[in-house]
Amino acid sequence: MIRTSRLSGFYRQSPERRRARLVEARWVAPEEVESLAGLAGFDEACADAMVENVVGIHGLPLGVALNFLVDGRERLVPMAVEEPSIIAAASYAARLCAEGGGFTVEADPPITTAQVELLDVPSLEAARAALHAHTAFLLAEADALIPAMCERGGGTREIEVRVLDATTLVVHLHIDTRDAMGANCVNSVAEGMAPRLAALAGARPGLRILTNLADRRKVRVRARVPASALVSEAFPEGGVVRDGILAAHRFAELDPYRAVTHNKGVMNGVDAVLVACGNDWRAVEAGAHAWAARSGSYRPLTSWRAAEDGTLEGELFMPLATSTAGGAARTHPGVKRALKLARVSGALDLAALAGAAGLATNLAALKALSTEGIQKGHMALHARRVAAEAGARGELIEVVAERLSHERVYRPERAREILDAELARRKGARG
Ligand SMILES: CC(C)(COP(=O)([O-])OP(=O)([O-])OC[C@H]1O[C@@H](n2cnc3c(N)ncnc32)[C@H](O)[C@@H]1OP(=O)([O-])[O-])[C@@H](O)C(=O)NCCC(=O)NCCSC(=O)C[C@@](C)(O)CC(=O)[O-]
Ligand SMILES: NC(=O)C1=CN([C@@H]2O[C@H](COP(=O)(O)OP(=O)(O)OC[C@H]3O[C@@H](n4cnc5c(N)ncnc54)[C@H](O)[C@@H]3O)[C@@H](O)[C@H]2O)C=CC1
Repeated sequence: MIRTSRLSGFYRQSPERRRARLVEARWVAPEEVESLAGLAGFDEACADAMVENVVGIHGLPLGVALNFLVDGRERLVPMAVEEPSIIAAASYAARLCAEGGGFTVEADPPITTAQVELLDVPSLEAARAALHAHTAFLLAEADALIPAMCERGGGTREIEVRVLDATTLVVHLHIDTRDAMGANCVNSVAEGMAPRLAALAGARPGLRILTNLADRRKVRVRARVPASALVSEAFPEGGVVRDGILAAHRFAELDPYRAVTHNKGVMNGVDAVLVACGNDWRAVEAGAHAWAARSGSYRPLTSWRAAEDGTLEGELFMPLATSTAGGAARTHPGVKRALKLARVSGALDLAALAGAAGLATNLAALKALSTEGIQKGHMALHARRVAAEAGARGELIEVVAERLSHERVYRPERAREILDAELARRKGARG
């Protein structure tokens, strides 16, 4: 039986029933279902070993985005995020993309780049020439510092020399770090190689650290949505909806103020996957925004166009340095659980999933913005949080949220009034 991520009515069920559905759909083995709930295995001792000054454990909801077809494979996409409507948006847009064949992904090899700064260089030309003449030797020296990485197929691939000013060079060591993000690994290489590089250049070593502008580690995710899939009752012409999405993309191309928000919509998906999978999302964020600004003005990370047959075509292209080995993947049981749930095979596969999620959340946001506006769908889901904040529990959350959405008022005071009235009504009905 082929596993499907198209689980109809999933979002209307309780978390317990959802877990049972994942077992029925063979995403989760029956014996694993317990560990999916709560903080199984993540105790204070585990937390205390991860970071400093631990005084407790901080939780986030873990959801799964549905309907993802990535390179022909059905996928569940784990997302940990505090903001309502992101997982719904990802699932919705993935459903639209599935109608066009799903997401296709190209990922660069997992190259992480270390920078070694060389200061007070007496002659830039002589230093460059000396470094170039010793390239083979330097590559071997760098590899000697990371034998385990070389054994698993990684290693130093290239050495690049860049001039920063009249007396400053920076040497880039491009290193394949396989399934690791590679920060610690390449930082060790940078520190180990700095004296040798400085000696060759007749310079003084400066900083030795990776760059988070991971432009040798990009993903390109593409998706197609037939215009007919964009039709709804309120918007019966798919071509009009498509053109609205194209106009929204054009706005982001023209205006950095809009491009930043556009990219926030991309990172809604990317970050939620990275957080669920215990990855360094600050590193990816920093790289993504630098990449977005590489032309000199800040631009969108995705692009949308209409194909000749009228199909909407989207593409996300950005650096995405991910990790499934080392870091939290080794220590945090929740991270291991998320990686297993998504059946992630390695770092490039995780980058593919995170990229697909980013393209999906961008599409959902653009579609909502260019049709009914963001508030309808987003605030309807936000209303559930407001209802809970006002004290509603269980099915009362839906009752209060529905009323708030109907009134289009999302204040906790109004939620409290609705809740009190509902409780009084129920008491009256019983008495
Ligand atoms: C929220 C929807 C999806 C509703 O959209 P809808 O058309 O009312 O949804 P629907 O009832 O027709 O359902 C369609 C599918 O959406 C999913 N879905 C639908 N409801 C749920 C739910 N409760 N829980 C989980 N999944 C849900 C689900 O997959 C469902 O398929 P089905 O399972 O029925 O076959 C839509 O309005 C939407 O995508 N809105 C965009 C929301 C969004 O982008 N939120 C992010 C916060 S705003 C922001 O941060 C970014 C922004 C906007 O500023 C970026 C930018 O400016 O570009
Ligand atoms: N500017 C930045 O982004 C910085 C980030 N960091 C942090 O560094 C950490 C990431 O560094 P890493 O070197 O990735 O982590 P790491 O130090 O945990 O190294 C990865 C480990 O995984 C092992 N491994 C097992 N299987 C592997 C496989 N298939 N492929 C690759 N390695 C495998 C390696 O031997 C290595 O011990 C993150 O916690 C990050 O937040 C640290 C300094 C700066």
